[in-house]
Amino acid sequence: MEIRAAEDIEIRTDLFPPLSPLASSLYDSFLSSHCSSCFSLLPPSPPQPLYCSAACSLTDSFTNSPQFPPEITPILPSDIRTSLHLLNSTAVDTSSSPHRLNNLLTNHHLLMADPSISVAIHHAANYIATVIRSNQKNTELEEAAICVVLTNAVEVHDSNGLALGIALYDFRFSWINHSCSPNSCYRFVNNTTPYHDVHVTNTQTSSNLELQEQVGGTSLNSGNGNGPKVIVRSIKRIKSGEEITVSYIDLLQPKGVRQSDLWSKYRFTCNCGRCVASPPAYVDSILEGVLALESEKTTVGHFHGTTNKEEAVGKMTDYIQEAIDDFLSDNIDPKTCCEMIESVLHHGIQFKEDSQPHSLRLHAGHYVALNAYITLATAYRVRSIDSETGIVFDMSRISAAYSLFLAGVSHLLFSAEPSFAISAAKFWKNAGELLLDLARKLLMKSCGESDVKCMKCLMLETSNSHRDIKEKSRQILSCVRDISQVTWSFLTRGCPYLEKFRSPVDFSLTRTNGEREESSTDQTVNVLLLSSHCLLYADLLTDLCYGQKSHLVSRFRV
Ligand SMILES: C[S@@+](CC[C@H](N)C(=O)[O-])C[C@H]1O[C@@H](n2cnc3c(N)ncnc32)[C@H](O)[C@@H]1O
Repeated sequence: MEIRAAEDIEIRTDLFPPLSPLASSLYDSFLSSHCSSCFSLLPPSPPQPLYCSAACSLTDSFTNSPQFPPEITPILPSDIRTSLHLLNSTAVDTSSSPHRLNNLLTNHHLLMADPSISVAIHHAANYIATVIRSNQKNTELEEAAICVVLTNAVEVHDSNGLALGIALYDFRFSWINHSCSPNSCYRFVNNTTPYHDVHVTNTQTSSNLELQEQVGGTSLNSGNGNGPKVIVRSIKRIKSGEEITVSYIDLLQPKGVRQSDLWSKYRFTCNCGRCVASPPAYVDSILEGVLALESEKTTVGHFHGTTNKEEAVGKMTDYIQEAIDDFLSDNIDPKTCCEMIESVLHHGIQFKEDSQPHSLRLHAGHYVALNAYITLATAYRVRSIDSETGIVFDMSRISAAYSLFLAGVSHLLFSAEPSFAISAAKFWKNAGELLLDLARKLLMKSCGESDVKCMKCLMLETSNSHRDIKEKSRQILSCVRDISQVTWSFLTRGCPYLEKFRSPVDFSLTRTNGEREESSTDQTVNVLLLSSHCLLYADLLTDLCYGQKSHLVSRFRV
């Protein structure tokens, strides 16, 4: 099944009214901090049981369920709770097809053919049967419920991107297939806003979704009215008849990693335009890009001995990824993490081909380099908080520089693939906030106050909202490029890797290679201006994907 547009759909259009989930559950770690029904944050001393209101508490009848069996891994307790809610809250309908429950695909045959999960499904189904009824001989229905949750449930995030739990929606959302270059995205809301436009149709009928009888008679209002609602929004223009697609995974990954993610989570091989493109899509060539460094002749000692290019790239990415993982699991301190990652980003690796030594470095937009910038921005920020006063400022400065560089790379990718808007919005917001923090530190140094405005970009804020997003982003980027001409060398001083690049939005290498022109002027105003542009760009992208301005820009004046 799939969902197709019933009419031409403009960019930035919400396709459905907000949909309530059929069933949902928090992850275990949020059970005592968030309402188990609507996922809202509970007060510091939450009521018992853990619901924000009497209406929400009515939605759950399994508060005193027995302990979960230990053999359910990799199935999570939240998957089991969602399956229980599904079976409890809806009239079960298996009539449409043996592979469907309430019209939702089970993928039962595929999941049960995989020994790494079939045993867990079996145990989980037995558990559910003991909770909801006494007869445990035939657990087909319980298995189907678990499989429906594994195949269709989506992770629910709060407004800060924190993954709180999962929710399962009816076919209007669950029939939307995945694409690595999707034309839509989705978000979650708690409160209902009146929506009137319905632009989509399912492939079985030529009519719109009001014809609920034709899809198996399942009530469209059978969801848990209090749960997190989902809204689907177009991020590209969609033609009548075109399939609506969203992404099920992180799109900032090359084809091989996306394919293995999709296979392990959903058991299908994606054949979307981006996956089958030959030669590979431009963004994929960047996400896996490596550069030959014949002229620089710089190598890192511990990588000597690598004989072929693929092996060399594998070693380089493994080394960076291990440093990231070690930092995240507290095995290495932030300073060691920065040194390890930066030495590889900066120097690259040497390998031999036909007995000739060659040097390689990751492209600035390589997907492992992107993860490295996220980690470095965090690690330098942690160092700025933990450090003795003397280096607090420098650590903040380099943290902001990495964050701005990441935002710049995300712009390059977004320009070629509009569905990267979601990640780009996050990166530009982070960069704006870290630069704002840096500006505050600069102002404390000079004991001053500042209120800066960019007249060119202020016009963008007030101008006609239909103005082309590309045109607006071009304007903002042109300002960022101008300001960076005098600020980038200040931001990256003492960071040999970032110092190499001409600017955060121009990834060519500086000709001077280390000998840089330092501006002697006070950088406070420039850093504030950069921050405001980052937040303005984040607002533009947030509006595209989420239909709401975050009003970040109003916070930039110091
Ligand atoms: C949430 S459902 C989407 C709707 C589903 N096609 C249906 O018929 O109900 C997810 C499942 O749809 C299939 N699917 C989704 N996107 C796909 C894609 N791009 N290529 C192949 N199969 C896909 C996979 O079986 C996946 O596990």
